[in-house]
Amino acid sequence: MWCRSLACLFKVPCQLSGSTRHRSPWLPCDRRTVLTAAARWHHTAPESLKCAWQLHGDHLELRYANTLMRFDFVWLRDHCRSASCYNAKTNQRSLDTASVDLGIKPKAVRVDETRPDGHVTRYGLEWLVKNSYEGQKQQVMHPRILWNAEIYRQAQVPSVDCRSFLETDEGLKEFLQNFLLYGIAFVENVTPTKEDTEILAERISLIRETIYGRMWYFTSDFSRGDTAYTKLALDRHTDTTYFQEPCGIQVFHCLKHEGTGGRTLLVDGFYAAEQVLRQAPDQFELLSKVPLKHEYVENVGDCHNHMIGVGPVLNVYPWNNELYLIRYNNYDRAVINTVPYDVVHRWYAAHRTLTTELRRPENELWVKLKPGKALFIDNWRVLHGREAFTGYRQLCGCYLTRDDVLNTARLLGLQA
Ligand SMILES: C[N+](C)(C)CCCC[C@H](N)C(=O)O
Ligand SMILES: O=C(O)CCC(=O)C(=O)O
Ligand SMILES: [Fe+2]
Repeated sequence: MWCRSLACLFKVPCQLSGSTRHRSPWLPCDRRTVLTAAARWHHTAPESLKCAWQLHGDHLELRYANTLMRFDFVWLRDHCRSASCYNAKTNQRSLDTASVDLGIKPKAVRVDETRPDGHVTRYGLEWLVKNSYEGQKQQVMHPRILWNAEIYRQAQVPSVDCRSFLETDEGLKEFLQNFLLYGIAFVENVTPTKEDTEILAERISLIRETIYGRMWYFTSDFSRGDTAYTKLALDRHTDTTYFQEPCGIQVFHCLKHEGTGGRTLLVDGFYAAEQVLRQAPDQFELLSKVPLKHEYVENVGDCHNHMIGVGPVLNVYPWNNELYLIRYNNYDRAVINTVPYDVVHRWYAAHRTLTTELRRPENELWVKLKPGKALFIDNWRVLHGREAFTGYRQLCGCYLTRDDVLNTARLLGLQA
């Protein structure tokens, strides 16, 4: 197999973080074309491999694998993967980027065809496509299946058995794959105790300790100054919107319920947001741009807390507009004082459009949590709510750090 790479020769010798100076070496190759800076397309032979490049005054244009990419010269220098610039053992940059002349230009550019021999290549063409802005724009960071109740039911996503989840990589991987795709996943046959729920949580992540404790356990005793600690219904929302970084995952395990009602409501926030994007892209944009505060003010018993988190309702990656976080909690939304009046009015209209989508009955998934069945919710995507209830109801759970859930998933080979 032939592996092609792009080599740039920079005039300026590269300055290492130490004091050694070196000139970027050319890669060994037999068929090569060295070109000095000229703004015309250069094609590699044979034509079928479809690689062409053009050196402009301030960037390099490269066409490869049906992608037209533009590279800044400092970027190219900064991403040099030679042994002196990049430590392949630690996957860390050794080059001191601040030592690169911002006016740097390659003296020459060429495409090499070399056999992969374990030698570090300069910029593999595949690497460039994957890591270029243009290449990233075409990809999603997090593959997902957006759902309404019908789509979710049709998919017949299985719950994973507790033993398989705890004791096998396959069980864990299946669970995480479901979780990443749908933003919710269930584990069944769990012993209904707080301790057993904790063991589940620790299998996939680190428990995120918050003002509610590490593992929490609650009934409708109003031991805390929040509606969650009552028997009242709770409309769909995400939790901890008043943290600068809302908790990534919420785990719920109902340990007991002697009474009626109390079903859990789940709504895919990204599905609803997607409908807003289709109907009214300007409203989607407003929801992703206008910063808002959410606030938690508590003064009940010995609990005194005042939390404030700032951020838009919809959070998207700017390069591909992909949603990664929805912050939606009308109970905890603070006074709006971050937006002028005319924008506020348009924001309310956009918020209404999103709320209408979130409230469509066909988007609502209702489940009754039972002892033994633990539910994991992606709190950055799926909203939860609860029906009012009667009787004694005990719910335990915790929050998890998102980075660590994704870490576990990636280590199992999943794209997360
Ligand atoms: C889950 N647990 C009962 C511990 C906390 C509930 C937090 C409630 C808060 N209004 C929020 O939505 O963030
Ligand atoms: O009681 C419930 O089912 C959930 C309440 C709630 O929204 C929460 O604890 O975050
Ligand atoms: Fe909640």
